[in-house]
Amino acid sequence: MWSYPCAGHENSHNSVDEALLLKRKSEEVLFYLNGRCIYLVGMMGSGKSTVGKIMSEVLGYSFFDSDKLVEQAVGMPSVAQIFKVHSEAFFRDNESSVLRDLSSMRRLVVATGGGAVIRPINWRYMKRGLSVWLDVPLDALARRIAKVGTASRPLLDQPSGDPYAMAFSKLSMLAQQRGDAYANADVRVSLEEIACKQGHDDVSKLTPTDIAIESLHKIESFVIEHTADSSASDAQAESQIQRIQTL
Ligand SMILES: Nc1ncnc2c1ncn2[C@@H]1O[C@H](COP(=O)(O)OP(=O)(O)OP(=O)(O)O)[C@@H](O)[C@H]1O
Ligand SMILES: O=C(O)C1=C[C@@H](O)[C@@H](O)[C@H](O)C1
Ligand SMILES: [Mg+2]
Repeated sequence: MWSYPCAGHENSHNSVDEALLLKRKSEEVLFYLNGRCIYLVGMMGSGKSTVGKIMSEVLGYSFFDSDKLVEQAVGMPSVAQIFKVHSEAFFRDNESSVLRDLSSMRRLVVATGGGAVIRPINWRYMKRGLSVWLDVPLDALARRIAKVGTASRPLLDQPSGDPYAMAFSKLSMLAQQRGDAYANADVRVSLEEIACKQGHDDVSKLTPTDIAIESLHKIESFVIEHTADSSASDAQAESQIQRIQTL
């Protein structure tokens, strides 16, 4: 069982109605967001779709799942089929087109595909809004994925073997290949940190609402810090994009 050395025990949400806390936080964040889109990035199973839907509802934003938009654009029922009939490269090209189209819109929460972070051009699109990395320990990801199966996730799909062990080993390989790509996000939401703050020894105790609240909190801090001088923050974003493009 995963555990994290942790000193703080806030249990901050225990006595407060989570839904109320979420609502309050979203009202504060809306003021600072000014219609900017939110892009959730993270490994497969990190909760982008689950947490993204909660955030969009509470912010009054529209929710889009970029994998679903690629399926619609290509006219196929699943990402798995697109990989099989075409190729991963074909899927990635369509994923970039979808992100480009979304980037001209406002008031969206977008759950991106787990691999969207690997193409620098996608960061140019996502940097038009705010990006949030849901950083979830690999063993928790593998547990979640083993529970629902890997059929819909072609990079993890295995015909045989223990589902947890297979998912864990494939996710570890992908995480290694992707290196720091997720860390290009404006904000990192670490489940280990939230668990630690709440006095839990396991990230599986965290609800999607806990994670949505922390995401909004981190977005608010980021926006407050970066809107003090908006011309400086535009320049900062541009230099970050240039750096990503040279990697
Ligand atoms: N906080 C959580 N605790 C436990 N299970 C969760 C949590 N968040 C999401 N899940 C479950 O984990 C699985 C993956 O979540 P979700 O589909 O939201 O991830 P994702 O990041 O969108 O994955 P993908 O990149 O493959 O689309 C789902 O079965 C979901 O119900
Ligand atoms: O991590 C990845 O590379 C992927 C994640 C999924 O969301 C899909 O976009 C696809 O299965 C590839
Ligand atoms: Mg998803």
